[in-house]
Amino acid sequence: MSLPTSEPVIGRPILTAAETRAAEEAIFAAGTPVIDLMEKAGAAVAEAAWRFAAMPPTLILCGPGNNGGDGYVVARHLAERGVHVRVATAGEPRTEAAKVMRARWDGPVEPIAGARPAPLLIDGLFGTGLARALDDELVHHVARLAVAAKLRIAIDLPSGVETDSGALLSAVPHFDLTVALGALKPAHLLQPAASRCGRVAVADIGLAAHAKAWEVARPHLAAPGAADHKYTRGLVTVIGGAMPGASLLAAMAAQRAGAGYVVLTGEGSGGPHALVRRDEAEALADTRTGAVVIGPGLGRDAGARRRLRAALGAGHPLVIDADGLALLADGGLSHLRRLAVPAVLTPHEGEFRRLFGEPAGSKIDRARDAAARSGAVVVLKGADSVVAHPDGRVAVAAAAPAWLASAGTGDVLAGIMGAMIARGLDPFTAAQAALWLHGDAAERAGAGLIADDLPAHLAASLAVCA
Ligand SMILES: NC(=O)C1=CN([C@@H]2O[C@H](COP(=O)(O)OP(=O)(O)OC[C@H]3O[C@@H](n4cnc5c(N)ncnc54)[C@H](O)[C@@H]3O)[C@@H](O)[C@H]2O)[C@@H](O)CC1
Ligand SMILES: Nc1ncnc2c1ncn2[C@@H]1O[C@H](COP(=O)(O)OP(=O)(O)O)[C@@H](O)[C@H]1O
Ligand SMILES: [K+]
Repeated sequence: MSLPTSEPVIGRPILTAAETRAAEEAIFAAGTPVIDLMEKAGAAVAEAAWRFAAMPPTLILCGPGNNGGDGYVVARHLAERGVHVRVATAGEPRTEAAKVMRARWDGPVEPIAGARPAPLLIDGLFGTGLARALDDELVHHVARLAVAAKLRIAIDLPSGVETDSGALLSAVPHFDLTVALGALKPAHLLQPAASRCGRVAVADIGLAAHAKAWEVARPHLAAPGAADHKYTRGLVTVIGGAMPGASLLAAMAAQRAGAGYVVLTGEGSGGPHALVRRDEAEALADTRTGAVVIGPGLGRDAGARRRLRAALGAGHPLVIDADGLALLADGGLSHLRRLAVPAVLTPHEGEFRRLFGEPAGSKIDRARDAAARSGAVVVLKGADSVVAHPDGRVAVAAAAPAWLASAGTGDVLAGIMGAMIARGLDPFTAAQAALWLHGDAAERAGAGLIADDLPAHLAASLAVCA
């Protein structure tokens, strides 16, 4: 029993540096010369800059590789449109394509050390080829020119960010716009790099993306129809425990996220009259249950352990959060692998480390590794949230408002996720839909939000998904 749902919405693809290179190589192998692709990239960046800024006098920083090559193309296109453009370099071009583009630029070129700032700064120093931190002197000049500019635009990536991890290899200023070439890269979504990118526009340069990661997109969630009744909309059971407020938050979020019937177990009281209070054993035995949410406010005592065991054995899809994760960390992972029903784990960084240690690699790599090891969908939360499926697929949510860094917002997320599973979405899609709704509700709740505010905003968030 579930709501009719359309196909999952797939967001924009995310390519690593190596995957981007492979996609470019495929274009070259099909007969397109490197300089043609670079012309396309530079033209796309110039167009994006033109639309974004009123095109005041512009300084373009050009590095030694193809990112710098793009910079020379942008310079030529903007100058042709009448913009006052100067180019400042950190070294002569080293790639063949960049040399060609340097030769095609007949405007002024100066060393970055002596360059005067301009109202618009365009960064074409390094992109996906960045191999190490920028030299201190270069960092100093980039910062000096960025501070003095009114607007800052990065070509492909802000120079200094590591493409695949989103780490800052050296200090990176805050940009207003980043024009991603061909596809998003992990650094456009992963922190701290994402916070340096500003708005991110993807320029289509004809790359065929064979992605294994995508951006979380607005889900399609059909509104209930005449044939629906409360159980087709989904029955969610939230298991209560030591801190009834947390499980109540999760339950109210599940209600407001569209579940037709929400059951809350445990000792607490209060909450909407529409919330059904039930004995735990009776609730877990209900075959109409579409999802069980366990962990928010569960506690970690013997009673909590017993409840987790009961939930794991009940045969319903699970969302395991908070204390539920803490209890799983004590040897529970192997049990999880034997489950016949799907499970979603929603750890923040601390809970993740207790469960999975510190796998190597980016946040995407770590979430992917954890999903493969646990056999569960893993939602590694934070200012950037990554959803990983055991089969290797990954989705990354665009930054949500940092006001979400507040107690109880994770409980709300778990409740929304329960509602998405109960309405019939597969857990990987459900987790993405929940992240999107949570972030959107937070946008609507605005500054100073508390977790209790979020459920009320879900109505408006759901309305734009119908
Ligand atoms: N490959 C292609 O055909 C295309 C590439 N494009 C652009 O090319 C970029 C990638 O180009 P590249 O692979 O040439 O790499 P980059 O231009 O990002 O930089 C690589 C160059 O900088 C050097 N380098 C790396 N880190 C450094 C550091 N910290 N300090 C000093 N030097 C450093 C490297 O040795 C190399 O010479 C993309 O981000 C994109 O902007 C676009 O033009 C589209 C076409
Ligand atoms: N700086 C931030 N920016 C955006 N979202 C954040 C930030 N910090 C935390 N969040 C989000 O807020 C929620 C916090 O969940 P969690 O850490 O489990 O808190 P709690 O257990 O108190 O509910 C998660 O969805 C997380 O992704
Ligand atoms: K750049």
